[in-house]
Amino acid sequence: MSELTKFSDHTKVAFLGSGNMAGAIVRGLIADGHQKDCVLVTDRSGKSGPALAKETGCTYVAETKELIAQAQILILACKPHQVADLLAPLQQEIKDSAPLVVSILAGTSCEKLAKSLPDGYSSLVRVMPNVGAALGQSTTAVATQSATENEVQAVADLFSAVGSVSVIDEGNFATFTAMAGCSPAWFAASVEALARAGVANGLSAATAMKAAAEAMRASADLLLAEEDLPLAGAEVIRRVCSPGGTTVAGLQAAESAGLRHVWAAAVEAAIARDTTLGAS
Ligand SMILES: NC(=O)C1=CN([C@@H]2O[C@H](COP(=O)(O)OP(=O)(O)OC[C@H]3O[C@@H](n4cnc5c(N)ncnc54)[C@H](OP(=O)(O)O)[C@@H]3O)[C@@H](O)[C@H]2O)C=CC1
Ligand SMILES: O=C(O)[C@@H]1CCC=N1
Repeated sequence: MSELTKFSDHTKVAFLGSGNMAGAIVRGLIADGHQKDCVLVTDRSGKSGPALAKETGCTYVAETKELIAQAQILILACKPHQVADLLAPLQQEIKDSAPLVVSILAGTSCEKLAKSLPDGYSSLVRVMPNVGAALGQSTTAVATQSATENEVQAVADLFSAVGSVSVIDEGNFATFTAMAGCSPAWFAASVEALARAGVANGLSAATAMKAAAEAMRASADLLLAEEDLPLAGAEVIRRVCSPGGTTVAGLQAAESAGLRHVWAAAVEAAIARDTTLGAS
């Protein structure tokens, strides 16, 4: 078991990986006031880690074994297919340092991750954050099979520094991944498509993108301001759709063109891919 009982802005958080998602969490943590010298990163190429350290003031540690020796929380932030090879030569260091291990890997269950850790290693928590972490706006899910309540609380506190946190059943991770981990890219694609339609109808590309992205942000804020969240969508739609007006005409056209089907298909494909990643 790790010796960490409480998360603070002095907790040594070490990232195995300095890519897109590690970078987003590092930026968010440091913006939230985490001590820069307590945020450690490593990489494979010797490029992304130093670049992240230069940008944020976190510490780059070239030697993975040295990184683990310093870690109180060790965040696995490589690609799912890389983790077994990455951890295989590090078993003794993990036993000696006994960090609280946190995985952000898609599709990779606690049961599977445990096979890449020393026998009986229980301090393991699985999370699914999103790139909003860079702005303190991640929506993060947390699950464990073996960690203590204090360990789960420490991980929840860490990710609360970069957004909101829900503790969920691990069985729901694939669906949560689609909803919050993948969806920033899907929303970006949707805004891009909306803006392109604006350009097709005469707006400049910059005006169209600004209008579409700002409208998306306002819509999200309005949805989240509703007390009854399950009915929030219907309420915002009601307020915008003037009877016989332009919005309802557009909405009906979008629904006839498969709006609901598009989102259902995206979620189902992401869940199917999550299952494949977990099996490989
Ligand atoms: N991108 C996202 O929005 C989200 C991603 N995730 C999960 O986060 C994880 C990382 O994704 P993402 O950040 O996009 O991927 P990236 O490819 O951007 O980052 C992967 C990082 O792992 C590093 N790495 C790979 N092998 C090693 C090694 N042997 N030793 C040290 N570092 C290594 C890479 O180093 P180098 O830079 O040198 O190549 C790179 O920095 C994935 O498992 C993904 O499922 C979860 C939620 C959202
Ligand atoms: O695309 C992926 O697999 C990762 C997980 C969620 C977002 N990016």
